[in-house]
Amino acid sequence: MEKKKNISMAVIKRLPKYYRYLSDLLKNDVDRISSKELGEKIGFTASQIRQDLNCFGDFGQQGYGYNVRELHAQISNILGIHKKYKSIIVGAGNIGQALANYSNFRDLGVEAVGIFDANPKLIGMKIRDIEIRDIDEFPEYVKNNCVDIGIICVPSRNAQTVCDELTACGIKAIWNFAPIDLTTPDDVVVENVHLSESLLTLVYLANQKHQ
Ligand SMILES: NC(=O)c1ccc[n+]([C@@H]2O[C@H](COP(=O)([O-])OP(=O)(O)OC[C@H]3O[C@@H](n4cnc5c(N)ncnc54)[C@H](O)[C@@H]3O)[C@@H](O)[C@H]2O)c1
Repeated sequence: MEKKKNISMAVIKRLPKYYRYLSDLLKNDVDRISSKELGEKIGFTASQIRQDLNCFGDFGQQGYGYNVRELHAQISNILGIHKKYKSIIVGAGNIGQALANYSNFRDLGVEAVGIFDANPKLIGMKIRDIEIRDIDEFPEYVKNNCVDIGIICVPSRNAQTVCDELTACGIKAIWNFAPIDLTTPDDVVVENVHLSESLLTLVYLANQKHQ
């Protein structure tokens, strides 16, 4: 597929949602769906859906709608789920262990292959089949194992240092759970999961609705 440039971040952020809904449709043996029906399920307008998908190619057919299997495959391709990615988790505390225990990321092509921590009490412990290793071992590990993604699950005060170490080893994608903004080289992408910001949004909305 031709690589599209200048796709807005808003469209890119909606793609995982399309992927999730289309996966559900596939599981339920739905063969085709119109943009109107898909919009009603997802909560977007039909024209929003057509506009979004048109950024990547001509998927729908007038009067037929979308072929669910084809669209699912195309969106998987656009997202890059057809490839496999190796990730390492740095910080084997609450979040790090929870992520390592969650097997479904593997279905998205992302496999946690290593977990690292600075606490000697944790080193050697196993989470699923992955042994927690000493943080000092990770540069060598990354070099030998072609790691694509670094997952940061350390306290905020150490997150930038860990990020610098990960990028120095050549890792170009960071999934950051620490509630700070990281500084990275231009060729590195960062996706933040700031749970407290999401919670504060909920608190705000709950207050708006019930005050
Ligand atoms: N647990 C949650 O629900 C939650 C929610 C929101 C955000 N977060 C954020 O996620 C991050 C991790 O949270 P947690 O609850 O898992 O913390 P935690 O204290 O349970 O675990 C952090 C782990 O990181 C390790 N660590 C610290 N510095 C390190 C370093 N330089 N190299 C390698 N390992 C190091 C510690 O030994 C510890 O095992 C924090 O930044 C936290 O603010 C956590």
